[in-house]
Amino acid sequence: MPVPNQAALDFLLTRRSRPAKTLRAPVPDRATLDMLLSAAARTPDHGKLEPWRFIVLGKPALARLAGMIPDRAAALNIAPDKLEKSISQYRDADLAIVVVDSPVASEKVPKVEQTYSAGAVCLSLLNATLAAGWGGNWLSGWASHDRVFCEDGLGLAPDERIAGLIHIGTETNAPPERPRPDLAQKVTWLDA
Ligand SMILES: Cc1cc2nc3c(=O)[nH]c(=O)nc-3n(C[C@H](O)[C@H](O)[C@H](O)COP(=O)(O)O)c2cc1C
Repeated sequence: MPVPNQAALDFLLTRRSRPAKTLRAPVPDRATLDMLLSAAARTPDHGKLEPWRFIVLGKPALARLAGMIPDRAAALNIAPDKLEKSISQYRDADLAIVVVDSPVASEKVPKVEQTYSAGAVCLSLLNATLAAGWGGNWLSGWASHDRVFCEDGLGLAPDERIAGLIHIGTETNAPPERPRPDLAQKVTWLDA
């Protein structure tokens, strides 16, 4: 019989993100971040292409990015009621890690599989963050899909995309449980 890792299972069965707007300083130190990033990089990746990379955003970088948002919102006709929320995602954050979907030329591994791997990295980083006792939240937002924001603000190459921003900090209050999927609606058991 297999020997369960009960602590790991308990974590996976109860894990819950902490909304970014409820996260505060202090944030993990560099050694802790190295550990969280090591856990995130230990992610399935067809062909060992490593088709992703990280950009760690500290407070000054977050402030600079927040400063780009009003002009980009005007250029993209973003509704005014969405503006403050998108600015505060950066302005009020103390730490966020960008997981970049960074495709590698391959005859064997389709780009979509590389993107799945980048998504898996996002969840691994989030889970490592939560398992280490920090609050974490996987966010996107319209700016994360804006090429100007990505390339001028973050230095992404034209073929790179943001898979996710993982906001990390100290949680101030645990959110209520979120309704979880009804497995009866999600699982097909094929016996033949
Ligand atoms: C790719 C991706 C982007 C997301 N972007 C946002 C976002 O911009 N704003 C938001 O409120 N939630 C966003 N979410 C949802 C939250 O990260 C998360 O799924 C939700 O808070 C529940 O998380 P939990 O299952 O860890 O508790 C996003 C999720 C994914 C997978």
